[in-house]
Amino acid sequence: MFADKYIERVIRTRSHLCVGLDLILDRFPSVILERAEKMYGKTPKGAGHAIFEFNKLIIDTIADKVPIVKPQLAYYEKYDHFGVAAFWQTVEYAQKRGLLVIADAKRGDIGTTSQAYAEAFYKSTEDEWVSSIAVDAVTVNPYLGSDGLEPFVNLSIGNDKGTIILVKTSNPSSGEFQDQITEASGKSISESVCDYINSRSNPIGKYGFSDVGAVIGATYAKDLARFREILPNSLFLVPGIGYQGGDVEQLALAFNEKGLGAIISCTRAINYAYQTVGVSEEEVKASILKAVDSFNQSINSALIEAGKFFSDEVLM
Ligand SMILES: O=c1ccn([C@@H]2O[C@H](COP(=O)(O)O)[C@@H](O)[C@H]2O)c(=O)[nH]1
Repeated sequence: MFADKYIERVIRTRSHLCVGLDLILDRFPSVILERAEKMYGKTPKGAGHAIFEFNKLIIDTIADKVPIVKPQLAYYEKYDHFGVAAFWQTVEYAQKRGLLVIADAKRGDIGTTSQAYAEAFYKSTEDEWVSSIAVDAVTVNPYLGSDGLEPFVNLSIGNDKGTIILVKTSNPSSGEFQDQITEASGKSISESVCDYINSRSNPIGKYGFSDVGAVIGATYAKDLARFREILPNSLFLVPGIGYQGGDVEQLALAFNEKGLGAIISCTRAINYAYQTVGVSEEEVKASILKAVDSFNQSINSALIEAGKFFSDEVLM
């Protein structure tokens, strides 16, 4: 199961941190950009090359320090097929280095199209024309309802894949729709999505989590606690620390009593933890490593403070 594989890597690395891979070329180390420009000019092909080079540098730096990475598709799709190729090269490279990969794609459509999306990411398909490179989990938008979600959930369950559904996102206006209470159910839209997640949270793995997870933003600390109660068997993907200002000290609320169950995502504060111009690749690596060590330490301290740091008993 995806959930078990994730927790096993958490136990091995002593880390709950997910490093996002959002590629903003303007903020790349100049040394990487200059090399790509020399080879291909300022073209989408050059961008694709620079993206994969930078991702390799990040992945090599953090591979033993965190369980999982999360490339966000938009930053790759921006550079045509060169960017998409860089995305899949990154997936393969990260997995070779022992990391799990979440595609932050926020997909979701009518059933037939969702089926194609799910096959594109999980590759669990009869179609002989597709490659075998697959991600470990995908983020999915529930706005179209259960027939848009089912293809993902059906293909993930039993295939070691995770489907991570948007419940309460980290952005400032997330409440405009997600917090609306509907008269028919007396529940918020987010809570209705939770009902769906609970209805599909089977089987449950050896650490108590299913392969259907939820996105809950770190910027809404009270909601972390509330949704942890509503969704006891779901892994939470928790974005919003770092640049979005989510409070690291409150993160323990996203975990269960054993100190497990949350994938704490941080992107720009790690990807761009250095001066862009005039630094060597070694200096870039050192800054990224320092940021990762610091986030790992503060997340673990928050868990220890809350009496939730997992003990080796969870291995049994
Ligand atoms: O609720 C959500 C869902 C997804 N995201 C994505 O996570 C990263 C956040 O980047 P930071 O630099 O750590 O702020 C980005 O890819 C978002 O698209 C989110 O922020 N909130």
